[in-house]
Amino acid sequence: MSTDESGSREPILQATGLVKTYGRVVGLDGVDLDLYPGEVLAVIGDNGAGKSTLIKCLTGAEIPNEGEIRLEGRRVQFKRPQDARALGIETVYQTLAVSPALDIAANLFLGRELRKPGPLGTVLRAVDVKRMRQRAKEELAELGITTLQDVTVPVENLSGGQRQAVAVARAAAFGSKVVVLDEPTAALGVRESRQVLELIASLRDRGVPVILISHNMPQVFEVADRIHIQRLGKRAATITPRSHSMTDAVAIMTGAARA
Ligand SMILES: Nc1ncnc2c1ncn2[C@@H]1O[C@H](COP(=O)(O)OP(=O)(O)OP(=O)(O)O)[C@@H](O)[C@H]1O
Repeated sequence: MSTDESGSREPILQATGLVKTYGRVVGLDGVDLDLYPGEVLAVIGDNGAGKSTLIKCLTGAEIPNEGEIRLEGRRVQFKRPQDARALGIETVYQTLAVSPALDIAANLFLGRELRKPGPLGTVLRAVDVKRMRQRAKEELAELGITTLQDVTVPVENLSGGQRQAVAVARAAAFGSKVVVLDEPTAALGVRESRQVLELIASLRDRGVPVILISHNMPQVFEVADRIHIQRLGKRAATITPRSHSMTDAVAIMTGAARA
């Protein structure tokens, strides 16, 4: 892999020798991955190369049979997605996890609602809608998201791109350390895809490292700082849009060339 781009910095997230098998099928065959602070790392590869399995292992949705994962240098072992989320690894899956009937603010706080201070000893406290809306506005401004002005709008009234922005904002807000995006533009049109790409760049500029799984080569080459190429359950290479062309990337993906 190219270490020149990242200098001597430590990876924020590092996987070494991950193996994941499903019965006799080998999903991951000893894969390594490094994500450095402040970068967009794209993960590309042919169908069945192990992209989803790799992401699932990094985000607690699958448990690898072998290998180790380090977050900020410390070894972590995720048994479920909540474990990864608790440590600041947030994932936006292809199937959008937004609640259409709820407004933008409620979606941003889904599962971590702010509550009003109740009387002493009270367990069930009312959701603090006002404070959540205020915080939601602040978080969106912090993330540079200008397309979601009114946080009281139900998500079902938004365009596909805006919905994706809500899902990405939810993952990126509240101090998350790593954001993982699985094909975030797959269901979007050209203009909406552009908004999401700008949002990814804006996350990076605000210091949130992003792992982007995508089949869309032009988008990958536009937004990624480095590109992890997955092939047959392993990392075939890590390249950059400056060091390699899209044709080179496809050749490495298919095994026609080496990095
Ligand atoms: N739950 C599962 N049960 C059995 N085999 C699986 C399972 N999940 C993945 N695999 C196998 O593991 C390998 C890697 O699959 P994976 O979905 O990670 O690839 P991918 O690169 O994400 O592919 P795609 O681009 O098609 O989504 C494939 O051979 C796949 O059939």
